Amino acid sequence: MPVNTPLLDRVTVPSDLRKLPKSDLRQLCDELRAEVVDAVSHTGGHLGSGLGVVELTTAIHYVFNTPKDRLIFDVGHQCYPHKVLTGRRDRIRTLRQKDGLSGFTKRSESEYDPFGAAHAATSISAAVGFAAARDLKAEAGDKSEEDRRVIAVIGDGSMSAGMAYEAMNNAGDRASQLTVILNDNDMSIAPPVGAMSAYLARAASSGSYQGFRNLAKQLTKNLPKRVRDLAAKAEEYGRGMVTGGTLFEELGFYYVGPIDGHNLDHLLPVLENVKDITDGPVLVHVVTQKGKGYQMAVDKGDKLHAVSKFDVVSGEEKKSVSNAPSYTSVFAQQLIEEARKNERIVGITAAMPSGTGIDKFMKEFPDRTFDVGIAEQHAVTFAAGLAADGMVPFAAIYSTFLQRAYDSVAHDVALQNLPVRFAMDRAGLVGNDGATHAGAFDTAYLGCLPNMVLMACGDEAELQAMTRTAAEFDEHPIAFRFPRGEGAGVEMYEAGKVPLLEIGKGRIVKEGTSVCLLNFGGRLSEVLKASEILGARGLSATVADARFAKPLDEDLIRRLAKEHEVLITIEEGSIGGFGSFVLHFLAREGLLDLGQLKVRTMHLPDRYQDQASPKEMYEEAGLMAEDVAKQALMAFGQEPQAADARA
Ligand SMILES: Cc1ncc(C[n+]2csc(CCOP(=O)(O)OP(=O)(O)O)c2C)c(N)n1
Ligand SMILES: CC(=O)[C@@H](O)[C@H](O)COP(=O)(O)O
Ligand SMILES: [Mg+2]
Repeated sequence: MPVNTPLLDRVTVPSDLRKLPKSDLRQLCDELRAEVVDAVSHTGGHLGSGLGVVELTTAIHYVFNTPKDRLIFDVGHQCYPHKVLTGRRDRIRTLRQKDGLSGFTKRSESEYDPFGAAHAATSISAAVGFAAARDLKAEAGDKSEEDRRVIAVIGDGSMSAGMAYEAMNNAGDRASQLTVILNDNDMSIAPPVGAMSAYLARAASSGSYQGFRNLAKQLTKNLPKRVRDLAAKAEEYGRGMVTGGTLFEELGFYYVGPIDGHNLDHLLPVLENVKDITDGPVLVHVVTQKGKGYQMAVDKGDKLHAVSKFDVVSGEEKKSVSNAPSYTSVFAQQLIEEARKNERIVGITAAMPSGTGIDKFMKEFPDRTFDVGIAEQHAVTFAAGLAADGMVPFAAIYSTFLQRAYDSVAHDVALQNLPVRFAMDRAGLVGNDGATHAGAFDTAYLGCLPNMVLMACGDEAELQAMTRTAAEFDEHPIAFRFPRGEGAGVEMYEAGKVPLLEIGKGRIVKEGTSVCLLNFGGRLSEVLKASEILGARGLSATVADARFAKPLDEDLIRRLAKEHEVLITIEEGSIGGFGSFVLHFLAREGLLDLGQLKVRTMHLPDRYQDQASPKEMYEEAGLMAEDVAKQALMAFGQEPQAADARA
């Protein structure tokens, strides 16, 4: 049902917005909120966070001169209202779809997106960079930008990430304009955790927030005159502001807040006043409600952080149904089985309890579960400490987010050979979250580390076995990767009958003679289909599942190389991964010298792939059954035929 938005229809870009009288902005926000709900009901995506910043986004674009003023969102999942107001309303129903709008801010998409996002806690660092660029250019005589303002919008959950403090520590030391808006909705994906969350909750709920009297007194001593004048005016708003932000003030910020992030009568004067503070950074603490204005979101535990397409009236999501269990649920269940046998097993998540399945583990083992917030570096070195003292830590971190902790993995875990277990969900292409969330690089970035053991499961039964193997393996750090979404629909092992894998040993899934398809990870079902296509063309294909990228099963690969004319490696990972390791081995063994073996490596393309469905992305990557079959046929000098494409 089309949304009736007479005011919003008059706004294409923020300069249109700024022509409206302030008295129209309340209605504008109501229309904007309705548009976001309707759009996401068609596309799916991140709903709750965007609904929580409708007023804030509108006020920022109304007060600041975007795009000249640089507005940088943290994570960027809350940017849908921003995209509607910045010339992208006509495409908002292509959000997260193939060839559509990204679900996050993206430089190449709009001049109103000066910095891309998706991984948390980058906004303040980037904002400090923009502010320093402005200042340096002005000092060098280019005054054209010296009145440009820089604004970062960061959530309370993202404020649990260490990088935010690195940035504030630096910002607080600079006499330069920078406005950091802390969007405090008292939610991460799950309820927020940690001391920082408690601190913000105290500031937002302290008595003086409800009262008001002490604003003038509290602000007088801390803020420039301009904001003090605000204090005098704020009386009429009847809503408290308190300088509860001692932490931020100690870091060199002026602190204003907390203020009601849905009340334009508060937001507008505060932003109008702080925007001209140029002798140091300002942190404006706004309190909002995640999911605001859509009751189904407000009522839901996760505030509809991420939704599938849904019916606006009923709120019912239209989720695809699958008979196979999700890889996440298989991992979680097996970890629980292992933890029942071994009380030293602990589960660790970095603010992703539901996404990693650790929430299920937490239900049975609350005392052995740690949600450390959006703090992957800490999560990994924390796990290293646990392992160093005899515990069995499972750090369940998405492949893409583990990138944030790479030095912790290399320096604290691998170099010290500590038996941390890394359960890397979302390995490979993830679909609608696009390039920022692709779990493309972990095989490369882990496989190069001495001491590291690295596995990838070909199906959900293999994931059961890898989880058990990781639980019982203490000699080295061990990582196993598995795809986002449902398994291949294979038969699972019964509880208690899950096999232990022999470290460094792969398996033959299907015997053949001419060509060997050597799989590592989640492409196995496609590789098996490819072997059928080749069979129909008279080519007998062996399908081998490597299971381990490190250590490689050298005996198996040596045999495969000697018994086949063509060897093709297939992986859901970047260049520099499994295929590279196999090539290194073959070269070192002299198995390429004879000139009898043709080798092809199939991996993700060496570029970033924009969002689409997982299938569309793998088709674009050339990692479907037809692609594998084509590689084999061409290696034999045969041309693929239309008949080779599966129905
Ligand atoms: C480095 C990193 N780890 C984990 C995530 C997954 N993630 C996306 S949004 C989010 C919660 C963010 O909370 P907050 O900043 O408060 O934003 P809100 O959703 O409340 O608006 C998390 C953990 C991420 N994007 N980046
Ligand atoms: C915005 C963000 O980073 C997370 O919400 C992420 O999109 C979750 O990914 P999954 O949907 O794969 O759990
Ligand atoms: Mg939040």
